[in-house]
Amino acid sequence: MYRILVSDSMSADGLQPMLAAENVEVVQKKASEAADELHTFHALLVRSATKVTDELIGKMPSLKIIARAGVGIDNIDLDAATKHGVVVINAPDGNTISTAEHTFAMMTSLLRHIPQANVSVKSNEWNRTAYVGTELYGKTLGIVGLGRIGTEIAKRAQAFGVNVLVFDPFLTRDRAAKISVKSASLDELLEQADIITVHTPLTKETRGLIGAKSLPKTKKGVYLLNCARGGIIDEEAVIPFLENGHIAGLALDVFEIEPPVNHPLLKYDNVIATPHLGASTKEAQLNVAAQVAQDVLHFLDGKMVTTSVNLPTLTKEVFEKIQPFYKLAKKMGNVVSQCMKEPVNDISIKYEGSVAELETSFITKSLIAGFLTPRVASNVNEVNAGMIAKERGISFSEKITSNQSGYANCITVAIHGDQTTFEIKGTHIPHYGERIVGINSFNIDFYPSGHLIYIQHTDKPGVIGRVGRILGDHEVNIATMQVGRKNAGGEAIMMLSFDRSLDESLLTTLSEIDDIVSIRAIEL
Ligand SMILES: NC(=O)C1=CN([C@@H]2O[C@H](COP(=O)(O)OP(=O)(O)OC[C@H]3O[C@@H](n4cnc5c(N)ncnc54)[C@H](O)[C@@H]3O)[C@@H](O)[C@H]2O)C=CC1
Ligand SMILES: O=C(O)C(=O)COP(=O)(O)O
Repeated sequence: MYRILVSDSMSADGLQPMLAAENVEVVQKKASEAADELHTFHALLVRSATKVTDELIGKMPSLKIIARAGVGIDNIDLDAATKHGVVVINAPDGNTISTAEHTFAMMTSLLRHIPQANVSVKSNEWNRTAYVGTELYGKTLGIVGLGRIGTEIAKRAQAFGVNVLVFDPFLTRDRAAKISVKSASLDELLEQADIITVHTPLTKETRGLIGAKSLPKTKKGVYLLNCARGGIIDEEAVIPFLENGHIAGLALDVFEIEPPVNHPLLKYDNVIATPHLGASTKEAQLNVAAQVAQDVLHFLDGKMVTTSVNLPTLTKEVFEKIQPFYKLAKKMGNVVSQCMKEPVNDISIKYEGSVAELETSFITKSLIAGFLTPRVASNVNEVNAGMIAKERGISFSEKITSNQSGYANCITVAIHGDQTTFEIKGTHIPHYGERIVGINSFNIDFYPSGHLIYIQHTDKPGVIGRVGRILGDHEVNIATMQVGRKNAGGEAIMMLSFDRSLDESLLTTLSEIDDIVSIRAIEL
């Protein structure tokens, strides 16, 4: 008999298969109210309200699976779950339409002052002049993040006669063309959009993306919406722009801290808010509950789950053999993703030597997971990497070749983007570790770990010295430095590692050195 704790409110119809299943007992109550029986549960189902902390997981020694009936797993300590050997699954697309529709409802409400007018009429007022609105038709909507939800919003906006401009650094030209949207830089979007809506995950790149630096670039009278995650629009930075009338209206479904108690933004008439309702429809809740209920039952029955965010699907023995290579491959993917800031269409992987005899499909998925991790909202791992790459129009292939590299094992990856192709070569040397031994036909040899910078430059006297001097002047200690070149005086590269990450301003200073072509920070 398996015991399942459903800790947040979920659709009873969606949970029906689970409620009806034999060998399963479902308890519906808050985890905080089930203290004395936590140790008895094998599965935990949550939405965003229950905080699944290391401490909670620690109190649930029988737990095998945590299911998030929704997309964002910010409320689940994924590392803790993985550490405890607990599989985490989610329902990534069941609430897409609902969230897109809610965003649209917020957009029309914002432009037509519907929430304010509703309150006014209910207060026995009939003030038609105070609530003159703005049409959507003919306006430019800037969508930041064209994933599942962003795409659905673009489609709806087009039906309203709205021009759609998209900023998503990971959007390929093919995909943009398929959805008939215009791809733009962030600055172009800020300058041209009448309305800006954000649909990215909350990451270190997206936190405060719409904030003190970007707001002055927006049009006077801009409307802003955040139905993704609190913090993508900087809650403090918008205040002066609301005060001086630069922002005509702001709609928030999410907050940095939820619920937002006595939040300063709530006092503005032109700020409208909902209590994280994006996914709160009967349909979305049915979808997500049914999806996780089915998956949990499958999993408890010993079958594969389709949407795991942390589950490797190999036997322990096979997993141990491929472990060094999957770790290397994940880092290789991650290095390229950070070096190559452009949309990517295809990833081709070549295996040589001893690695070619292993389960390369898993290593390939690791590499793709490493590549996608800096670019997508959901957690990507070996289980879901292929599916997510496909969704994003990225094809991938692997090839086993005879040993041409001279290394006992070698993984070579060519990543084809809209503008360039990036090639990287890695090997694993027993008792020595993972090494990157080639980048774009340059021979190099470095350990892919920690805080790195990758510099492309011209092989001229003094370039390396100037880099060293600037770093020294800023009291930055170079831990390791590798250089590679093809011909004397030609193209060259440097890979430097540090004990801490470098700030943006220092990277800009370095990039201004003559003969430096490009510079990329890599965090592993
Ligand atoms: N309000 C609510 O109730 C709900 C909120 N959400 C949230 O909505 C957001 C979007 O969800 P999905 O569309 O399902 O995710 P998704 O993973 O399908 O799309 C995210 C998109 O953001 C893009 N992106 C990543 N970093 C970026 C950056 N620095 N700049 C611009 N674009 C970037 C990615 O390329 C991707 O296309 C997530 O934060 C999710 O948690 C999701 C469902 C309900
Ligand atoms: O799915 C998501 O990411 C959401 O934000 C929805 O959250 P909820 O399930 O409504 O608590």
